Amino acid sequence: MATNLKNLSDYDPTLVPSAKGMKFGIVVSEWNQEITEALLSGAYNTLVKHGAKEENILVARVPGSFELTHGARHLIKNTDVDAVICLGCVIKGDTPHFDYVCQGVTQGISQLNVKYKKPVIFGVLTTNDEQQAKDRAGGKLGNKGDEGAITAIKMVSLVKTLKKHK
Ligand SMILES: Nc1c(NC[C@H](O)[C@H](O)[C@H](O)CO)[nH]c(=O)[nH]c1=O
Ligand SMILES: CC(=O)[C@@H](O)COP(=O)(O)O
Repeated sequence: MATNLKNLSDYDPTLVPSAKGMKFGIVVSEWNQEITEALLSGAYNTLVKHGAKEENILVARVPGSFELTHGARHLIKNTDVDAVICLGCVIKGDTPHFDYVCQGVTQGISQLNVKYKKPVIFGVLTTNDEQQAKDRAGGKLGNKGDEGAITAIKMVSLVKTLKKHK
């Protein structure tokens, strides 16, 4: 369903497990910083709203969305986080560079989910223009950061549940 038909921040809170005791890494890109900081606020506040302690949320910043994969891998390998949320904003310019950045970060994050046991959440906006990004970073269509946080909580809960069945 297209985002303009479903607000990114709309969800049923009764279906979201408690994030108490969960540890999260958030890696956020500095490109389009006004947008990505809004995504970070959304994700951070949503994690806390659902029970995560602030000391259990580790934030790392990288230059651009293409570097999100590398930052997420370091959080996975070098910390005890249960999941990593990747936040970025790629806005189409005048050249095909947009396509390569989006392809690179998408494939990179997908590979991390295959290679490691910790969920890595794709919270990257890939938009045609700045307004589309603003609409999805706390604007009329909600906040992609909220969506990333809820997704991370649900995935950590799922992984913990499935581990009990080993
Ligand atoms: N144009 C955007 C970029 N470009 C930079 C790349 O992500 C990367 O940092 C560079 O190619 C060096 O490896 N990044 C974004 O996050 N958003 C953009 O709109
Ligand atoms: C996604 C990008 O790298 C893009 O914003 C860069 O702009 P341009 O394609 O005009 O160089």
